[in-house]
Amino acid sequence: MGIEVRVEGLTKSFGSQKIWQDVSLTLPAGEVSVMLGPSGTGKTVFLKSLIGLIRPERGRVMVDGTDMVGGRERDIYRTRKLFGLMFQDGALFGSMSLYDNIAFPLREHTRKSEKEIKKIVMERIGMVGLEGSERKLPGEISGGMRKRAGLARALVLDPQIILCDEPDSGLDPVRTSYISQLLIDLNAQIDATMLIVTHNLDIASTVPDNMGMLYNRNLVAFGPREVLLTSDEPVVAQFLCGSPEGPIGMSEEKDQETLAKERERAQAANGSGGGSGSTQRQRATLAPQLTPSDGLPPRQAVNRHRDRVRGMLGTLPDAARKAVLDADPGLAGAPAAPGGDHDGSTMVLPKAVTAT
Ligand SMILES: Nc1ncnc2c1ncn2[C@@H]1O[C@H](COP(=O)(O)OP(=O)(O)OP(=O)(O)O)[C@@H](O)[C@H]1O
Repeated sequence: MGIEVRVEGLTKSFGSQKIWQDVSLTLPAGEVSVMLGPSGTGKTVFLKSLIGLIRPERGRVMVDGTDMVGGRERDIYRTRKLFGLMFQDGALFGSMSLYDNIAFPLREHTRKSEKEIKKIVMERIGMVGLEGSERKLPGEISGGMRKRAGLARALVLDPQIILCDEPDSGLDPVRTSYISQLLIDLNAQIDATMLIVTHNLDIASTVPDNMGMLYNRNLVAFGPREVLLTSDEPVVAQFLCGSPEGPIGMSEEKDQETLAKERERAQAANGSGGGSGSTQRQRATLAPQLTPSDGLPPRQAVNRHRDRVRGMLGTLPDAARKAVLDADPGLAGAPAAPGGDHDGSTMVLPKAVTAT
């Protein structure tokens, strides 16, 4: 089973630029979580901080007893091997075949024979559906195939935590759906803890057990998917609509005057029978979560997630609780499972953030 990642009070700046502050959340073991957020809000910096590639100035990231921020170098190096990291562009070596790219971590970090390496590499190539392409160079295949090769490489050291940075970037909607299914299938096969950073609303509404959002230097929410997907908090609602109307501006938060004008326009449009941009746009909704492809085992995380959510039902906002119970009426009145309760670290309720 995957390992829990516990983030406590994390703050990161580059010089005078604060990226985010006081971020606390727990990625539950073996569950799939998504981190949303407008461009430039520090999602990639967050991923890199979890694995110790970037050092925040305050806070802790606890993984398997090691603090990836302030721990000893050798402990961080050892713990980093529990992670598989899939970069936005696949980050493949252009002069190496896909096979050699995927074998690279095994040759670097283990003493396995070439025969053992071949077995693992071919297995992972099969998992991501790249059979027959192993001798090709990264420049000879499509962007989607490069992403899948990057994912295969992230998997060869049997990671217990998988971090995916924008697995959909540059992909068409069909390929994005394949990647979504692949991520769920992987979770069913290896039960790893997964965090996916994305802007893609389709992935956000169909893949994760949990969702969070970074905005304006803060974690504005983190919790079971229903919490964000039903939230009326303006920042969350705007992002999930993909609407230009709301607090999120092109490069920064909009000022109060602009927001007031938008509200007036929306009210006028509603009064004349029209709708505001936000209401006209399709919001990412509570679509059913993807299930593993035929022939694969069920996701073990589903029951653990269900137990956790049961333990926190009483603390969920009404709309989220209703959505949970509509999808799983069996949870109503069920006693909290032993160990299924939580100490609050797995949920940050949607909140407004003001400029800091
Ligand atoms: N090594 C670095 N040194 C200085 N600034 C950095 C460094 N890495 C990232 N930044 C800055 O941190 C901010 C957040 O960047 P990051 O790439 O994490 O955003 P993001 O949310 O992943 O954006 P996108 O969705 O567009 O990929 C940006 O302003 C970026 O310029």
